[in-house]
Amino acid sequence: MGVELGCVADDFTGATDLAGLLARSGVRVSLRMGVPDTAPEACDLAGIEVIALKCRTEPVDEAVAETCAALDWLKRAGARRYFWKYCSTFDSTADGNIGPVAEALMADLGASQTIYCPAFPENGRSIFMGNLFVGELPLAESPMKDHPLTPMRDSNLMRLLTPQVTGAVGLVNRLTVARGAEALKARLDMLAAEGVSHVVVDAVADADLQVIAEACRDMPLMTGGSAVAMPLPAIYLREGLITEAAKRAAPPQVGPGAIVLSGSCSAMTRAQVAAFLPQAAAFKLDPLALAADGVQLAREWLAAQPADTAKIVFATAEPDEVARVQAELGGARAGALVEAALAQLAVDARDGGTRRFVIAGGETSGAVTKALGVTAMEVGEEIAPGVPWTWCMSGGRQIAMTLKSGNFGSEGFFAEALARLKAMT
Ligand SMILES: Nc1ncnc2c1ncn2[C@@H]1O[C@H](COP(=O)(O)OP(=O)(O)O)[C@@H](O)[C@H]1O
Ligand SMILES: O=C(O)[C@@H](O)C(=O)COP(=O)(O)O
Repeated sequence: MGVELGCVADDFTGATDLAGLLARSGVRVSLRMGVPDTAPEACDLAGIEVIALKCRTEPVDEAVAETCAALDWLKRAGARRYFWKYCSTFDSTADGNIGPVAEALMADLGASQTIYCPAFPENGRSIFMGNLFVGELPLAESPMKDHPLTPMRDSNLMRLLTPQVTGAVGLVNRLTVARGAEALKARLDMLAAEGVSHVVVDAVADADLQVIAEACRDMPLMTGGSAVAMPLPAIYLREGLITEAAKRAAPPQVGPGAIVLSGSCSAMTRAQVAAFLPQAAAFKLDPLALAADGVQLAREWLAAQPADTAKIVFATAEPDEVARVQAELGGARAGALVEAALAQLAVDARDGGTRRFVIAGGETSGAVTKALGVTAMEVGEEIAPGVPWTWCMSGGRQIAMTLKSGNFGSEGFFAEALARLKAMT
């Protein structure tokens, strides 16, 4: 029936989050890591295609080039409309890729207006009067203010977006959204007539996202977190645009060994690492030691662990520790050292027989998944909202992997993820 929705995600945890939420509808969702080498004509296409990129913290021109290449692939696949997925905490660097990428995609698609809606009520992200909240805290007062690569120091989405785009930025607030899809559409049309092409849309609950999806479903491009895309498949199903049901892939039979690799320093990941330490053999990576001596010590530690035990390697650290490291190495170098080390350890673990991987952190997940040479993932059961198990091939081996966004999951996530997988296989 063709590709109804083509999605591009700016990081890998974001892509599994989006694919997992879209797959809740029961339609077939295909998740590809990076722009595929294979032409779309030669691929088995699904009604919903998701391409994962690692471009959240790249320089703007590289992020734009990569997302446009992904768009080009999706256009050749015949996608009828598109979705640009970024973080529910609107993570962007000072230079900011969210707006420039949206503008480039709009130009390519001839779209005169798009919406921005990172709300994800199930995970506590809501938008009111254009301000993003994490739980009860404004974004800039939440732990996201201390993110190692994308510290968020403003909660107002219009103020964050305005310097990132050339077009005018506006808002449709919750009072309008609460009046339903027709009222929202009318307000978007009014803003379009005033020349406003970038519209932040408030949403505090799933019902708001339903209204937004109904009102904006015919836009050539929508942008946001995963949750605003979640109602779209049901709309397509209702209208007969997609009929193909997903054949949920059975979890692979994989060996018992498991590894958690954590490069996220979010408050939730810090709690999750602390909760898992008593249950696994553990190695803490120190970025300063990595800069001085490389990853060899960690590799030797890993090689000495029996393949069939649970282990964790983490660089996860408190904000003051991260700040100390960054003062010495710079944020980008510290991040790159940790990512490269965790990527190498993932490959070592796989080569040593480990087949179950739990990765914490978006950038971290991108680095690990790329190093493992994973090009596509089957989306399995969600462990927590936005965090599914996935099944994929790496170096000719079948592995199970879950990519956990820094902020997602509850404290017991790592043990819970492994227990769920064990119960499935
Ligand atoms: N101890 C540390 N010091 C400095 N940077 C770190 C440290 N530990 C991890 N990092 C880096 O912080 C970044 C965390 O980003 P990411 O993996 O996307 O996590 P999240 O999902 O929480 O955003 C990564 O680039 C990682 O390499
Ligand atoms: O929307 C979200 O919050 C996630 O899907 C996401 O993008 C995760 O990014 P990280 O927090 O960097 O893992």
